[in-house]
Amino acid sequence: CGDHAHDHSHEKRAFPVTALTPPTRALEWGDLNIIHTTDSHGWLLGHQKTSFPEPNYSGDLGDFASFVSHMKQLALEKDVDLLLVDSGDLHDGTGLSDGFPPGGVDGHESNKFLAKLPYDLMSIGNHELYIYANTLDMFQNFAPQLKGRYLSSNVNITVADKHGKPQSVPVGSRFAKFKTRKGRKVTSLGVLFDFTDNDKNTTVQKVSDMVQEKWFFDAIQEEPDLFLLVGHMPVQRDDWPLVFNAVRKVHPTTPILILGGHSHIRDCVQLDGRSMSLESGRYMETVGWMSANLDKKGSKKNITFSRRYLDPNRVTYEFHTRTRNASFDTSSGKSITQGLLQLAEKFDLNFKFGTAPQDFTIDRSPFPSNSSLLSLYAAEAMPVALTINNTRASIPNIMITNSGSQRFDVYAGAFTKNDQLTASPFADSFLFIPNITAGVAKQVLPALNNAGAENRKRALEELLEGRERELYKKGYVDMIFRKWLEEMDRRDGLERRAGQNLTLGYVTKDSCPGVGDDVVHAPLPFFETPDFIGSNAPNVTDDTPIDLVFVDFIEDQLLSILNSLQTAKNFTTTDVQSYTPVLASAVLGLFAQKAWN
Ligand SMILES: O=c1ccn([C@@H]2O[C@H](COP(=O)(O)O)[C@@H](O)[C@H]2O)c(=O)[nH]1
Repeated sequence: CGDHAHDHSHEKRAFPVTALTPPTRALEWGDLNIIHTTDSHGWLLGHQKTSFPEPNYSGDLGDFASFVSHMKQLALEKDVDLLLVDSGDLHDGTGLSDGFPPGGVDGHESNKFLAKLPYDLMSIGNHELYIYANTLDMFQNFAPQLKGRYLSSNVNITVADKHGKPQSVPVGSRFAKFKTRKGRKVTSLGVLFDFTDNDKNTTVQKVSDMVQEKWFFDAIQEEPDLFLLVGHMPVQRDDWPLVFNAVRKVHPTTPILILGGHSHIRDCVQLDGRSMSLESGRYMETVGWMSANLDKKGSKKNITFSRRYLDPNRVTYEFHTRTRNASFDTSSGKSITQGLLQLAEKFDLNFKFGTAPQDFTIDRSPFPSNSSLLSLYAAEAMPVALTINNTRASIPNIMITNSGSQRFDVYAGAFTKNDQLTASPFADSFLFIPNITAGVAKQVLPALNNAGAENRKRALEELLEGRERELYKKGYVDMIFRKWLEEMDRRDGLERRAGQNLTLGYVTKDSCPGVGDDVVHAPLPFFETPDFIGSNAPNVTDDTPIDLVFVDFIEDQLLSILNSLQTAKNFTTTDVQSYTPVLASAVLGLFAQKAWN
């Protein structure tokens, strides 16, 4: 690496001293440019572990703010437009969003830092809707700070009106119309995919119904210079074409720029020659770049677009802003980093539960295996953590959860409150049904997985079919992310890892012309994992009554599988009881305290 790559330590916080590969190509600027984030899930202090690929993503939100500010200055010098856009899912993912003390609200504190950035548009994600209190916080406290630019075209919240009567209103704005610094007229929407697992008193309208609404029709009538469609919806194999076609019907040639999210991948597609759709990964592991050279109104020629997936770290940021370590930080950037570090301290995120003896990974280890986080969680951590101070501890059991409940790898070394919440952010409860005979209970996990596997075989082209379609609507996109990782490994993972002296990272092949990744990497090894994981079955006879324990997130599926496996009783939610007050997000910490000290 060049000199630049080594010049990235900063006194603001312990920073990985690993040498990072710098980009080699300048960004292609157009007359309209966009910096895009999505699915940040609370990763505002960046990725702090030293094993690759983590250092690629070590820039924190303060660094990002400095980057944006320098890029705005470059845009002024070039006399072009630069917009900052986010596609949602600000909650659930790290201690900064989820490590709040009792009585707090998820994301309330961390979102204050996002609001300090000059976002031109943000749209709502499904993780803003699992818990009503979070949606209410977005409605009351976050959206107003965006001054009409927090978009929720098809998402409402029910709140009391001034007479105390319930009324359903958009969480943010249905659409936004504004002019850029260069005077370009923009019409924007903020669309959420057809999500169905939202909490009571929040509403998600189907995209197909939204495009029939009068407000939608009215909003798109006037021709702007461009449509900027933001939304928490993957850019391929979802409903963007419904929105795109509805706009195209009225405006056959107006540029349409789409910024999507949700499936956590880097992706790009062009629905026609005057449009580009970009999706920019997850967890602040990617900052997306899109540029367009917009021509005259009425032109039918293809527009020249570019797109790039940046690794968010100071080496990348300094390369593209032509700054050095000494000139990079802005005062606002530094104060954002300081504020986040103070929040981490306030939430006690460095509290150490124990020392992880090795790395435990989700997709990089075979399942089951000693280095699989899924094996660790299901076979070791749940049985320990869920039976602490539990009167049912002596009754044999099988414990089941969804593998998607584990969201991030655990690395060797100190295992802190923040590590616990990054690995397992969901505050889901554990339920149980007593007196299920062991012979039946043992069949539940394989049956759940077979159902998943059968559908997986039908492949992604048929993703929106049948049972998989139902799961997708509840927010399950793990299979798309895993398929993406699998493909990059299968393509040339072995060769790239063996030969070319490349650091590990994402290797993207999308449907847009040219190379998208800003830095060339070797992909991570990938192993298949099941959709559902469970503890080892107890060593009892098949007629022994045992406790069937499961996480509440999978209750519907578990009940329907259980009812398909036996005919003695039709189990419903009334047969289900609370197993323990221990939440899914606390399991690894409790286990670490016992096993890793
Ligand atoms: O309570 C919950 C909520 C979600 N999950 C998992 O999250 C994904 C959906 O999250 P995206 O970030 O939108 O992909 C879903 O597939 C579940 O795996 C959960 O386990 N518990």
